[in-house]
Amino acid sequence: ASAHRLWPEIDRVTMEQMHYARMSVEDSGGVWQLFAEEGEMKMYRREEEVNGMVIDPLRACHVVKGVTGHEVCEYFFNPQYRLEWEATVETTTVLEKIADDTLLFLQVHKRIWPASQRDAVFWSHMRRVPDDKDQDGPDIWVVVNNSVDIPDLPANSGKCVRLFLTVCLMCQTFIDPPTNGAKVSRNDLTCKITYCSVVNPGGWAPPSVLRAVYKREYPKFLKRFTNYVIDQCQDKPILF
Ligand SMILES: CCCc1ccc(-c2ccc(S(=O)(=O)CCO)cc2)cc1[C@H]1C[C@H]1c1ccccn1
Repeated sequence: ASAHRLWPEIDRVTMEQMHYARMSVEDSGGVWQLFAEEGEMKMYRREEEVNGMVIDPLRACHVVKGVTGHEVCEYFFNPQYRLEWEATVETTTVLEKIADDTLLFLQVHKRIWPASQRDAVFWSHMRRVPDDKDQDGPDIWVVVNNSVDIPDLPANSGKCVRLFLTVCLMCQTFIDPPTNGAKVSRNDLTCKITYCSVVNPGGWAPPSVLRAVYKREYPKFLKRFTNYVIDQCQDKPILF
């Protein structure tokens, strides 16, 4: 993979996004506006527009019992599960396998009225990162999705408006070992998830419309995804 033309960008953006996700976990104060809260899931956004287009950075923090960060990232990254948890995706295609842990996707989203239909072309990279702050602490798993321009698939050439996204799913696993020396079971696992996204919708849409779509869709999306992972993992051996 390291020989691939995109590798320098993939490596740089992945590390940048990981630090951004970790930093945003710490700055609980500041400019983030809590816009959705359901149980352990808290969703924040910053209202930002570029040329009148909404590109509100989003950050979600969630705590999920019974799964590891490796499992959460695997179900998020692996295309074979995508359509089972992504309710707003019409088709997802792997355009290129850059490496075992790095794929290039074309994704067509369902039209969300009244916005026009969108598609996205992005690389997706999954990586285990040792927690440099706490050597013997739990590992961190990340998946980063980042849009790329590819000449073969020019933006806005077909029916869809091309959206541009940078997404980071960062997971930290905490294991509470049973005191009686029994082996670790799923209820000893806690996974702390930080999901960050910045999406440029590509074509103009009324800010109020986009913000309403995000407000409705993002909480649904993260809840549906995490419930799917819990459901898929519960009777399977733990993937640490
Ligand atoms: C007008 C365009 C709005 C819009 C922008 C962005 C996205 C979107 C794309 C990718 C990812 S992901 O995390 O990389 C998972 C891989 O699929 C999440 C969100 C979806 C919509 C549309 C479909 C709506 C939506 C918004 C938020 C969450 C889920 N779906």
